[in-house]
Amino acid sequence: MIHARGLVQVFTTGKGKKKREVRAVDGVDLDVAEGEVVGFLGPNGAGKTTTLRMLTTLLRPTAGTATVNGFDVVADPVSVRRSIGYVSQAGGTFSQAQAGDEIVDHGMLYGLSRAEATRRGQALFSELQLDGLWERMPKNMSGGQKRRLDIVMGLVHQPSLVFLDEPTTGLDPQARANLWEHIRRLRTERGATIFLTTHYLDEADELSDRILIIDNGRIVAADTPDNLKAQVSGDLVALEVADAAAVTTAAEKLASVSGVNGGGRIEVDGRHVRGRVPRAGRAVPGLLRDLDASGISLDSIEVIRPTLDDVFLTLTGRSLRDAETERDPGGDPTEIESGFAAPTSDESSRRTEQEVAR
Ligand SMILES: Nc1ncnc2c1ncn2[C@@H]1O[C@H](COP(=O)(O)OP(=O)(O)OP(=O)(O)O)[C@@H](O)[C@H]1O
Repeated sequence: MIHARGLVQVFTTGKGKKKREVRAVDGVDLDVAEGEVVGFLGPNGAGKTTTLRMLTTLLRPTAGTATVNGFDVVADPVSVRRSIGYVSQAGGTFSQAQAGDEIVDHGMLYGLSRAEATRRGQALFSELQLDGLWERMPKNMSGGQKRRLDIVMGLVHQPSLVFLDEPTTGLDPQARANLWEHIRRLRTERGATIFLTTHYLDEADELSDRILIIDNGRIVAADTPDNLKAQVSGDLVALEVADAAAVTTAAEKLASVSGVNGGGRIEVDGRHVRGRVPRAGRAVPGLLRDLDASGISLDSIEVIRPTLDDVFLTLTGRSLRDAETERDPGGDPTEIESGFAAPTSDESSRRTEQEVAR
């Protein structure tokens, strides 16, 4: 479905002496198989959107190659665009028409009959809880409603491959849960392939069969959420020791089960003792017996499974949340784009898409 090798995107920012290059994407290889839901995860500015824009042909790669649905993104961008659905991060700019008419027009541009476009559009309105808004002008919708309208637009022509750029940003928890459900059904009921970017760890974890983690323009990990989490050295065991005098002994006992991978690194803070244990389910019963035999009582014990943030931390030495603030987007960016489709706004992306479809 998607195959990319050595994708690079270099932007220049600033002018004159302040001119500098940003390697937004720095040699990305990726493969997405038919029917997979792949989550593309990374901090702000990591290169997610830029990669997506190259794969959806809105940005010509500075170097590297990619095929999407078997079509080359540089040699055959028209076929790529006709074969995919794309919901951009910023969302679309709509005309003065009613929302339903926009959707029907969009479906017809992709070859649906008016009746079919209307039927599919109305079904999506209902699934994404836009009931009653078919005749409303998009400019009179709330931010969350507009976001969901963008998603209807990206899905109405039932593409077998859908690119979603941060689809749930700006949605309330209920709308987010509905969209997750919808994405799951796209895969299970229609066999659609979904490539979605997100910086929500729970979203990537919940939805994805496989996760690609990008940092500073490079893929630093690609695996199932479970395999990624298994790379983190163990579950976190947090003890609250009843008697402060027993903390040192409790820390030694936890260190003894934390194994080589855990490195025996135990943190002590007051009566709290924390350390990683390769398999808490196996280690904790023995640890509890040992503590009990030594007369050490606990006020509480907690076992915390690794999260994708721990994975990111293990791979890069930084927390995903800390990394969010690190990359300076740079002022007044100038795109270097050669040749084709160089939209600067999502209005022009949509226009380009529609022009192509015509
Ligand atoms: N048109 C542009 N001109 C110059 N620099 C750009 C341009 N677009 C993106 N960049 C820079 O490229 C890097 C990657 O940006 P990109 O938007 O791909 O990141 P992202 O992972 O999608 O981030 P976010 O989660 O914030 O959307 C950033 O440093 C960004 O400032």
